[in-house]
Amino acid sequence: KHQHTNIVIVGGIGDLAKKYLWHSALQLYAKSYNENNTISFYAGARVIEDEGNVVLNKILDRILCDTDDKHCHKLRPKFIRNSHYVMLKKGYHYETLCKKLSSEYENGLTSVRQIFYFSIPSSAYQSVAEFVNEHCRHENVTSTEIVLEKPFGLDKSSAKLQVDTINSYFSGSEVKRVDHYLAKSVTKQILKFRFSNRDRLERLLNNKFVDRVEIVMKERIGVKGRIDFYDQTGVVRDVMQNHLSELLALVAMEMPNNVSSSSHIEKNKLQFLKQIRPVSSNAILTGQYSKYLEEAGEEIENTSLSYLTPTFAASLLQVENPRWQGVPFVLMSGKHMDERSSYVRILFREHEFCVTGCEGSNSTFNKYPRQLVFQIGHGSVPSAGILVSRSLLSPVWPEGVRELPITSKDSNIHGQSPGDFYYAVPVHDAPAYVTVLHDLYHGVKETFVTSERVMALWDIWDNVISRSSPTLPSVYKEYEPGNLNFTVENGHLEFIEKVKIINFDHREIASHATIPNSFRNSTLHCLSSPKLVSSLAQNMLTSAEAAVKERGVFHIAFSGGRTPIILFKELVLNFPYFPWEYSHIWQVDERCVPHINPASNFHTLHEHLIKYTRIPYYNIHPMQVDFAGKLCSPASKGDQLYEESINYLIPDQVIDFVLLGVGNDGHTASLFPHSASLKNTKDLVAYTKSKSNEQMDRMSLLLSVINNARNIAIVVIGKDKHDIVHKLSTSLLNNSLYPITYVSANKGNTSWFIDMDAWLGYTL
Ligand SMILES: O=C1O[C@H](COP(=O)(O)O)[C@@H](O)[C@H](O)[C@H]1O
Repeated sequence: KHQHTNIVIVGGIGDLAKKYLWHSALQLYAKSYNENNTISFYAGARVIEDEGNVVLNKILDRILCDTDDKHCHKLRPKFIRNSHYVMLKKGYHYETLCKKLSSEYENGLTSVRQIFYFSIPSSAYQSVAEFVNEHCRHENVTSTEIVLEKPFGLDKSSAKLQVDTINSYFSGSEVKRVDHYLAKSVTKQILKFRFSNRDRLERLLNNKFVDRVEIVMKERIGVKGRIDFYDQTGVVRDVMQNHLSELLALVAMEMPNNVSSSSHIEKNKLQFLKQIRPVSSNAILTGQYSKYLEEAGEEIENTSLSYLTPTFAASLLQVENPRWQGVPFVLMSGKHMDERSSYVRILFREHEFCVTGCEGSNSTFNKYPRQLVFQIGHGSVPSAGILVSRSLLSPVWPEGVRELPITSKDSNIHGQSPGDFYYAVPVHDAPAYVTVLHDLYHGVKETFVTSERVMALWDIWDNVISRSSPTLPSVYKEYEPGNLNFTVENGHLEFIEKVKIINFDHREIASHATIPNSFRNSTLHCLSSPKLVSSLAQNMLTSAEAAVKERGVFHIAFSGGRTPIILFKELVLNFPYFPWEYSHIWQVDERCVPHINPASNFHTLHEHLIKYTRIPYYNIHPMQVDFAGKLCSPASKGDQLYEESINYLIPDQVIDFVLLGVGNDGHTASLFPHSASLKNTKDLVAYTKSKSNEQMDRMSLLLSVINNARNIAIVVIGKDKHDIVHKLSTSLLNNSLYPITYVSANKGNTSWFIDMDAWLGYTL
């Protein structure tokens, strides 16, 4: 039966696509296209067709076949004819494309498979997943898959949100998460090598014989040009939580019964990852190359996060199982290092004692270290491969590799002379992304990361990437980071040299100096919390006086929670002439509890503000959530009554001042992530729920009235809010993961009041 596959690269004219994906697409076409298996490619992006076509044609012009690959040369023109640009911005663009794709083949004669490769920022995953799910699941499409690139979240909680969001549209088998290190040709040989040598090697791979394992990725390049992205990740999130930890699992997990079965591999990997102890803060060292801050200053407006971004990290991982207990696994990665090299190096203990014949050149004694190295990329060997100390064992090479003599210019490879090693390289050394596309098309599952694995990997690292207790990176000199040498003792890592840490005072001054005036396209006030609260109170007074002067009345809606309490105190103590007698107090939201309950927002408002002010009681508008003990019962229509009061007293529905907060999960008012109320444009007030699948437990103003306000002030205070501030700094408008992204005054002013702790993630 004929199978046709449509591969849609969303973000198909962006960086990753330009650098790797189109080249890999051509290789895939050359290897896998035939009359019964046809493929078309689409580059989707937000620019109009004319512009997109020009860029795509330039990209396609530049991608070439290997000189001696005749078959590829022959198919290249056809590949280009089958690659198209398409504008993908709104839901209807997906609808049009997918209608066309599904109607091209007659039902029954051809099975139509579609793959959407998300080569876009992860903040856009949700909306694109929603469009694909809604518009692209046509009857005669036999399978729909989506492909995601990292970051798979920035920490455990954001990863969980990403996984849950994607799972709400696609099943596990429809989602492929790329870790290109799993597609490297030597990585692919790790389990095969262990299997071919299982009789001799497996009995050595344990705490009796292994001294330590080093998993290293050193790079010459820095991150100039992409500091904006790198400030959000740093080296731990960028490569250690994923690439290096995956390599660790491959070398140290229990051998699967069947090394070709992806389900066996996955089972053992997961089991192993769960046995790794979470990295503790004394088991990690971080560094930053000396030009980083200068580069950051040139590229981005707000460098307050840049001070904390590690471009180097070394960490100690410990495995809690009888096989590996006590063996140090040292993971290390850095930018602007002395060399480009990535490898897994297993060093064995000196456990043999020589009595006679120890000195001859053929003697295997005294040839230390004994080691097994999987050289994943570069380094001083001619090409990536497997190195085995001759004194360790004479290896049985698996089918996919061939033995070679080492012809290295270096006289020292991993501390030994080249002649001390057996050396073999993969027969097919395809670039990682060529393998990614190949494995995607041919359904090779183990190249991709399951959602369970994403979460298990975060369990190891979540602890040490928190910005709320940051470790200050040490400064190192580019290309000669000698001052980063460290010791590993009793579970601790320590630099040998006492290295210079970024100067704290300097940081304080610089971070003040670099705070921008705007946040999410609105005014930003960023000060220490007492000053911030005082400036917010002043801002409220100014708008109250203007309202009273112009209209004789001031309507203000307060949100609940703990944050407003310090504002209430400020108003009571330092603003005695606030025009309360002309003010109406409304609630932004309320919990479904009686007003006498301390959890009630009205209770807080009353106890900390109302009882100290001379406000006429008929100007106070508590949300009615309690009708004779029935809390938020839909029959009582408390939401509609509140809406009627607003309409009666504010006919144009324009509240003068709406004070909002932001929860750690991005909620605002009582509008929680993914709430259906975010899309309710017809009502002003509604019952809502704080947890999906549970009962209505809140009442809330809706966006229709919030965004209609004359002034909206969003207050964020405390270092525990730093993570959400950080996420919001890059999140797009109307991202239902973070309801606050829906807030923006239609005609009025929106201002953010963020205190320094929340901005920086630590207290100065
Ligand atoms: O995933 C990443 O990997 C690259 C290095 O990849 P390699 O295949 O050249 O070893 C790294 O530069 C980048 O920061 C990171 O996101």
